[in-house]
Amino acid sequence: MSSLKIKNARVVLHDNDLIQTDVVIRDGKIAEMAPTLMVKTDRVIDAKGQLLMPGLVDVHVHFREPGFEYKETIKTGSQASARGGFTTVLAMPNLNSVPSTVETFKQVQALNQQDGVINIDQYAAISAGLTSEEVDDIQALADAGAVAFTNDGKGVQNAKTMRDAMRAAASVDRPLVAHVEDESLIDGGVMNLGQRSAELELPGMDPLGESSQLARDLVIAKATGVHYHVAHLSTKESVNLVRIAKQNGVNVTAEVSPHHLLLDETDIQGDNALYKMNPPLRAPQDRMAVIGGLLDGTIDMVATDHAPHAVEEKDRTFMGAAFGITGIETSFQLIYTHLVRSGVATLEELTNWMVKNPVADFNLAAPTKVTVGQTADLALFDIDHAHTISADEFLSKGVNSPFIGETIYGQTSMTFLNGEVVYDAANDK
Ligand SMILES: NC(=O)N[C@@H](CC(=O)O)C(=O)O
Ligand SMILES: [Zn+2]
Ligand SMILES: [Zn+2]
Repeated sequence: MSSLKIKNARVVLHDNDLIQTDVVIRDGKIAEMAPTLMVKTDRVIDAKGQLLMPGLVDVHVHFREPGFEYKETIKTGSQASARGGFTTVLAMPNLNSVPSTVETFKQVQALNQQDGVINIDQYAAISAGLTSEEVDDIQALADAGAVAFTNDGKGVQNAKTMRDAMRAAASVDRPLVAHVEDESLIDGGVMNLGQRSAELELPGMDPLGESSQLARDLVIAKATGVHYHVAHLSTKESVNLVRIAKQNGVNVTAEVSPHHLLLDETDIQGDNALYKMNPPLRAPQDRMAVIGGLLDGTIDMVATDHAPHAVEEKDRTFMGAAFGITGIETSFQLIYTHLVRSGVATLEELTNWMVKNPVADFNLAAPTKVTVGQTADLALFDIDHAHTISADEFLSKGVNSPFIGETIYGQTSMTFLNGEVVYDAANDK
């Protein structure tokens, strides 16, 4: 295997303290680190003081294959992830076919292996079609390699189904991930129910749809002992519930998306479906609560919920458009710019939210530090230069982002998987 030297990189020591270092990679692992390494390698990259991080980890992406290749493929989704600085992602099962059986699970797993330019771990569904009340063969799916179980895209409407799924997930020691949404409270809503939906005269989704089902799940999670993980948590009440549950010893973790941290319903200027996603952008007090929850550890990680759709599915009014926004190519940059550069949080905290906690909570093999001996899954970020996000720069097929036109810092310049370059901005012009 080849050797590589990354010169003049800066790595996070703690808080926002950085040290400058050279890094030598051999056989896919970090072999040496020191301020100046004179050793000869096959290739030398001058990082010019850019930030070198462990490759980012996202536990919530939609790659759409098999079934919806016109929205995204495993190839384009994983290339987009590499461009975002991600080297490990967990792919959602709202596919066609839904991976609910060992056979359908192994099909998508094989595609991930074959076409992914980064590590892709696959979720299996909780139940057939994401809607059946009958729980899948969780043991067999875990044996086949399912990292965790979820019906993301749909809430589990039936408490018995959730209880049985939690028992089964607990018995195989895998997380049960919940898209919490009580459909009886959604009422055809296309955005958050509140002042803005009234102003825009659009049907609203009651935020109680999220928190009430979450409250149910937390009670069942405690009884079953499962590791219960809340997907895209978005309301103030949900943050309060998770905070209390943690205090009460429930084995719960939670994620929040960049868009729920950085946008709220008042950002929806008009009937523009680039702001349409599920859960919807909530009220300003909800946004403040998820930021507070992330900072105090109630929320464990940032996950994009990268949900690409075709242009014709988003270039519509709220009523007719698909739910979901593309996110994997802007996640680090938005969090870095708005939470770290602005002084709200540190690079160490960002690393916890985007690498360390997802790896620990989902028991993943990915490296969490830039240190000797670790697998060289790495990303190099240009944190000193501003960049304006444009629709034509995405490697994802999904260009449906409300952040287009925003100026951010921290563009990825290179991403490495096992020491091999999987993204290079210099080739991406
Ligand atoms: N978040 C979304 O708005 N959409 C997701 C589904 C989901 O994450 O629930 C999708 O698959 O498009
Ligand atoms: Zn969801
Ligand atoms: Zn999702």
